[in-house]
Amino acid sequence: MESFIQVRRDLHKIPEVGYQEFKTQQYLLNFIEKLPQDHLSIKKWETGIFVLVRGKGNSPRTLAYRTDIDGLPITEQTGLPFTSEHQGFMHACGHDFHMSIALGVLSTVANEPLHDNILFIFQPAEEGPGGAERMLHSQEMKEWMPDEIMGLHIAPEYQAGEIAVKKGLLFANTSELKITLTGKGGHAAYPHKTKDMIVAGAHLITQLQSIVSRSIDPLNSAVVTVGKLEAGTIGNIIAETAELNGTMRSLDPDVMETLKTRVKAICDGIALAFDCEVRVEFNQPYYMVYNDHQLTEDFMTFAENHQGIKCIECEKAMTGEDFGYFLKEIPGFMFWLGVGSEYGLHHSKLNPDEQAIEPAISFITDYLRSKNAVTKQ
Ligand SMILES: CC(=O)N[C@@H](CCC[C@H](N)C(=O)O)C(=O)O
Repeated sequence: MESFIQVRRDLHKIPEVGYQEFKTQQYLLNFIEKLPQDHLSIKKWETGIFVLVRGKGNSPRTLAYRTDIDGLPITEQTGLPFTSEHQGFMHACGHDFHMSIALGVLSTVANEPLHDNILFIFQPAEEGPGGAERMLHSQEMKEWMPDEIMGLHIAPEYQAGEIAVKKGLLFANTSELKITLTGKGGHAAYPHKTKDMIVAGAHLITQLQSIVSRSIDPLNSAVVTVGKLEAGTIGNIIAETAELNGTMRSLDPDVMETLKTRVKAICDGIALAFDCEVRVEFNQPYYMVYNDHQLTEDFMTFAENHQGIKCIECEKAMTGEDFGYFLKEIPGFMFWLGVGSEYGLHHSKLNPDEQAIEPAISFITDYLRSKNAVTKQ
């Protein structure tokens, strides 16, 4: 089992962003091809992979287990001996954990007599631009369409050995936000001959912060975050353009519409006030993660009775996950896996506890066994 910690460390060294996961895909394929192949079918999909472990039961069902495989554009600052070898990129959302756990479960079930089929989905581009919706509608998935699906996400706020889950809404609806401002550049000493997009951008960001506090019912929830701002080249040149990138979150699709309407209205106001062009784009919406009530309840009952696992009923979160697209069409659930880290998701010092890996592999394998996926002998 120690080896899956090594797998995690190997993958941790090679984080790649969405649809660039070439080394990751090759690593996964090398691992999967060493497993007993007699009941495995493997299909590459873009930089992802589908692996079907075929059951031998009469009219088998297909259960799916999904992991995401991409990293983030963050410079790692953990100082770990197996730190990222890809400068400027890091597995700062735990997808290295997700993959090693998926490989651990796959290697166990590939060696056991199965009743049902188990489809392993190694999905690219969860952090963006989104792989789940495209995979769901792929020819490969249509041929192996599962009856149920499950997935996990690491949770730094819970400890190794803990899982957290809830029925119904778990994660938010999301939409990426890109705003491009175009004015007129020039000499810093002649501002009256220019249209300064740094000043316009600064006003815009401040005004965007009023949307949640003043346009959304306090009894609802929403997020508007600008995570990236690019403008200017040097201190004595007035910036002709500015680009803002962000994300918006809501628990209710109607609230998302209000967010979009208000963003557009504020951008129109900025265009007028600063005599510039403002282009707004809402990209890559992710559908909310909504857990099937019955399957989640059964899973929680299973977890509560599983030695070594503490099951916590959690609150919903403003996290986004394109796993929501799978759940829109296939009954299933996502749960949090505790990995106790002082630093949270998307932080350059995230350091999840590797002691979570082994119990997670055993627990998920046992859950699949409990679903009669594995023939009792
Ligand atoms: C689990 C997690 O952190 N997911 C990401 C994925 C959202 C990507 C999306 N395209 C966006 O940024 O809006 C998250 O940020 O919640």
